[in-house]
Parts: sequence; C-alpha cells; structure tokens
Amino acid sequence: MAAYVSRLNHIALHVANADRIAFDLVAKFRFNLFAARQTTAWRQLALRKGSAVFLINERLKDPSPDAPLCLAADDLSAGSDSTCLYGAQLSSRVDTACNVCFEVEDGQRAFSALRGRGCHFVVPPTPVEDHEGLVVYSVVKSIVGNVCHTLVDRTGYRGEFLPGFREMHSITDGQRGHETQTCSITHFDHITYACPRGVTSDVMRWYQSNFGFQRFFIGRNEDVNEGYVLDQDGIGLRLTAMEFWKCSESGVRLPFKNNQEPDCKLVIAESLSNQGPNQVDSFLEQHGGPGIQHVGLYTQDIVSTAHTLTQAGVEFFSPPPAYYTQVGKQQEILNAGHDPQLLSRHGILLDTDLRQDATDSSHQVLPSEEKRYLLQVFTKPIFAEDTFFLELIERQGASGFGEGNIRALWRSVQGYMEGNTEDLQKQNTERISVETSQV
Ligand SMILES: O=C(O)C(=O)Cc1ccc(O)cc1
Repeated sequence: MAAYVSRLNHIALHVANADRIAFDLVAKFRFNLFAARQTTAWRQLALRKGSAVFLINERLKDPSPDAPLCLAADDLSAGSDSTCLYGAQLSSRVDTACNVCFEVEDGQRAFSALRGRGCHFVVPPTPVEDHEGLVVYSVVKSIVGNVCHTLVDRTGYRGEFLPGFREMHSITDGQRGHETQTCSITHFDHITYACPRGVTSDVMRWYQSNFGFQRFFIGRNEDVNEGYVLDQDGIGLRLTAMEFWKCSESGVRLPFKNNQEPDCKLVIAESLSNQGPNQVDSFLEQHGGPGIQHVGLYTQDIVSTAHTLTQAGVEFFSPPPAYYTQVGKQQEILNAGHDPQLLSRHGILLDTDLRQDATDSSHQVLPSEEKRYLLQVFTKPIFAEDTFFLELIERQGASGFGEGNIRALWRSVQGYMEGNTEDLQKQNTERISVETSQV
C-alpha cells in the first residue's frame, strides 16, 4: 500500500552560503524568515511566503567521522549538533534544491509501507521534541538524482514549524497588508524535475505506487505513455505531470477543496535528443545529475508581483520579441483583461486553456464557454550555476500548462543560454506601444 501524503510542508535547499540565499529570498522575493537553527555543524533557516516554505541548509563544517548519521535516542530534544534536522547529510558540489518534505498522518506507518515496497531510507523514523510537542520524521530517497523526501508526522506538534528550531518574530503576511496586495504569492503551485532521457515512466510509476500521486494530463493530445511531447522548431521536450491529493491513510481520496489546501503538481521534464543542446541537458550537466529544476510560486496577481519583485532586483527571462506581436496575441491578452504592454514589460506569458475537460483548482468541471487563462514568468537561476530557478504563475481558471507558454518559456531560457544578451524587454515594449496604439 502507498504512503499517502497529506500536504507539502517545505522544500529544502542545500547551499554553500545560507545567508546569501536567505537574503535574496527575503529582500527580493519578500519571504519572511520565521524559524532558525544553528549548531556547530549546520545553519538552517526557514522562510515563508503564504504557505510556501523554503528550508535553507548550510553545512558549516564536516561532521566528525564517528558522528551518527541520524539521531540517537538521547539526542531527541533538539537534534545532535552534527545533524541536519529533517534532511539527509548529503554533500553536493553545487547548491541544490534537493528535498521535498511531505506531512504524513502516521510516520511509522508511512515508513513501514514504503520500506515494504523496497524504498531506501537514509534516515529511519526519528522522534524530535521540544516544549510544543513531538514530531517523527524519516527521509526516503527518491529515484530522481539527489531528491529525497522527508516524511514528517507533526500531528503531535503545536509549534509553528518543527521542533529544534527557534521561532523568529517576523512580520507576517497579514501584517504586511499593502505588501500582500503587491506581492501576493500564496503557495507552491508545482515542482519541476529535470530528468535524463528515458526515465519518465519509471519516475511516474515510483510516485504513483509509493505515494498514490495521480496522473495529470497537460495537453489535449497527450499520449498516456509518451506524455506531452514538444519535438519541433528547436524544442525537444517531453513533459509528464502528476498531482498529489489530500488522502486519508485508509486510502480514501479527498481532493483538496478550493480555499482550503491548494494542490501542487509534480512535472517531469525530459529532453529529447534530436533538437540540439537544451536547458534540461544543461541542468543535468551543471547540477551533476537529475533534480529539481524549478518551483512554481502561485500568485493571485502576477503583474503586481512581477513588478514588486523586479523593483527589488529579481531578474526574469523574456520571451522572444515576436511573442507579443504574433497574430491574435494582443487580443487574447486584452480578452483576459490584461494590458499587453504591462505583460511585455515583465516578460509575462499568457495562454488560453483550451482543454475541453478543464477543471478549476477545486476540480470542478468548468462551463465550456468560460475562458481559462494561464500567466507565467521564469526568473533567472537563483544559484551561481544555471540550475535552480523560480517561476511566478497565476491561474485564471486554467489548471494545466499551456502549450504556447511552454514553447515561449523554453525559448526564453534557450535565448539566455545561448548568450543572447540583447535587451529583449526593451524591444518588446517598443513594439507593443506601437501595436497597441493601433488596436
Ligand atoms: O511551464 C512550466 O512551468 C513547466 O514546468 C514546463 C517546463 C518544464 C521545463 C522547462 O525547461 C520549461 C517548461
């Protein structure tokens, strides 16, 4: 039986300089530092925006060779000094996003179920407690590169984050009234893996059978086995997606309800060989293997969020200049209630969801005449290497990933990779102002 996860708790990053990444997430992306842990061996910082939480881990010194890999019974209260709490003691030569931590209802049961299915645990069920209560966590290795999943049972914990962390008095989203309007990031929308050729079906099977994830069809013409294939005009990409559901441990499936717990998708991106070098291969090379390529941050207002983040110094990719001037695009943008010039200023892409069976985020079938739009923009990589980046995404009824956007997102990153440094945004804006005056 699968170990059903009840929600996403956090995404962990292992980096060489935690303060630098934390500074960027706070100063540029408007996250709040709300919990921290410091030992002689580890610096761990937890940052939150809405329900999206990043845990940044920095190893300060190598643990002594005889330090235990996981906690011994007498280390329970705060974790031993040499332990990276809620993570594996992995070492990576580059900064990496490498752990997706899920909450489970019964830590011991999840461990037994997964071990029974042959999963490899790098940390067995381990209790940690402080004055707010007790959690039990374990860490299972996925079959995707360095990606692990911490499974945390925090049903016996009252604190804000996890035991062993000192809570910080940060400004909450609620207190930042104005900021919530100008930077309305609410949750993780999706996590995208970059994978080598030929592994997608194994990865899908692993998540479906071990965690009960459900297949999510990205496009209308998507083949069950092939996934969503874009294999022409210089794009060689196979995308396959899954969504995870709020499930009871008994296996009864309960879809997240709108306004309660939004769902999060897992996207597997595999490059296809015949279209030349590309961003997935470049990730694999620079990262040293498969892993988390990007994370989509959901925003209720992508234009104001992109504007706020740009002012704070975040750099976004721009699509090729022709994107905003292609036939029908401006009308499509206007129909969706947006200003083509504003979208082009920030490199924001807009797609209309044409799937006949499109559903909204509460999984209700939408009336066919209702238009569904998807808006997206990618940031430049947030680490020193061209690896991990973030994405802003706003869904106006659309639940998938629009083909037009995927093509444009792909090309915007390709242009950057190929050293295309000309100021595309400026060109776009100039073209658009001419065009809009003619609409
Ligand atoms: O649209 C998204 O956010 C995706 O996740 C699809 C995707 C995946 C990988 C790429 O290099 C480009 C686009």
